Amino acid sequence: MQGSAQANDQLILSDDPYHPANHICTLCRSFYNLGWVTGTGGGTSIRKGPHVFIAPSGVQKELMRPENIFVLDYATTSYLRVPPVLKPSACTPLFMAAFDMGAGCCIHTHSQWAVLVTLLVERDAAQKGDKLEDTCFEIEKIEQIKGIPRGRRKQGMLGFFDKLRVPIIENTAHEEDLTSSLEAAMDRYPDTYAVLVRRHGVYVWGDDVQKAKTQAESLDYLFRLAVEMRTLGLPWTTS
Ligand SMILES: CSCCC(=O)C(=O)COP(=O)(O)O
Ligand SMILES: [Zn+2]
Repeated sequence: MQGSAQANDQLILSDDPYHPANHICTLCRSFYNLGWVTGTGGGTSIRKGPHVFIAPSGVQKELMRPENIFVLDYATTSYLRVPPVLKPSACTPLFMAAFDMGAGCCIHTHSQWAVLVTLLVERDAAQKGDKLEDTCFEIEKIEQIKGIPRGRRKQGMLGFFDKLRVPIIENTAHEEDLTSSLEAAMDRYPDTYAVLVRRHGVYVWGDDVQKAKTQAESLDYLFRLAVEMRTLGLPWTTS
């Protein structure tokens, strides 16, 4: 992908590898290698101070360059930098919902483990005759649960004996139409840092980039483990 000269380039040009415009590109390259953002799906957004940094829509996320990054003024939601030709990610309103919860970074993956977990929960609900609304992925007594914070309103991380719950919302034809159900899930589960999207993937956010990444990695580990536990006939919870 070629970069091009653009007004407000000072917002995205930096030698600092942790500048959000550089960091989004590095993260997306490593997420591509995890199978999280292949085929242009998924992405990452960072909020730093007054600015929100957003990737373009429909591009190969592992090939992005800092010049391709959009910059939004968080307070007014107006674009301060718009790379020519490109459109901002369709995930933008969902990332903004996470920033409204106080997040500093939001990661959206199309991980197959996340998708499979939503399918297993869907089948469990059908077998029990339960409605799909308000379904959650639940798991307990796995060490990696300690990689997830107790909640926005609470101190510290979940413990080994705590049950991790990740709400699941139904997919829509267009990514941006997920926003209201994502916000409703955030209201219903005020301590969650992630929402699964059935047959689609997961949104994970954190107070900063490092925390969002740790949480996304811990959750993906748990989703994969859960799928493999199911194939071995092992239960995710005991209660
Ligand atoms: C094959 S990807 C379909 C769109 C999607 O689910 C996604 O996460 C990517 O959206 P973007 O607009 O950032 O390309
Ligand atoms: Zn998506």
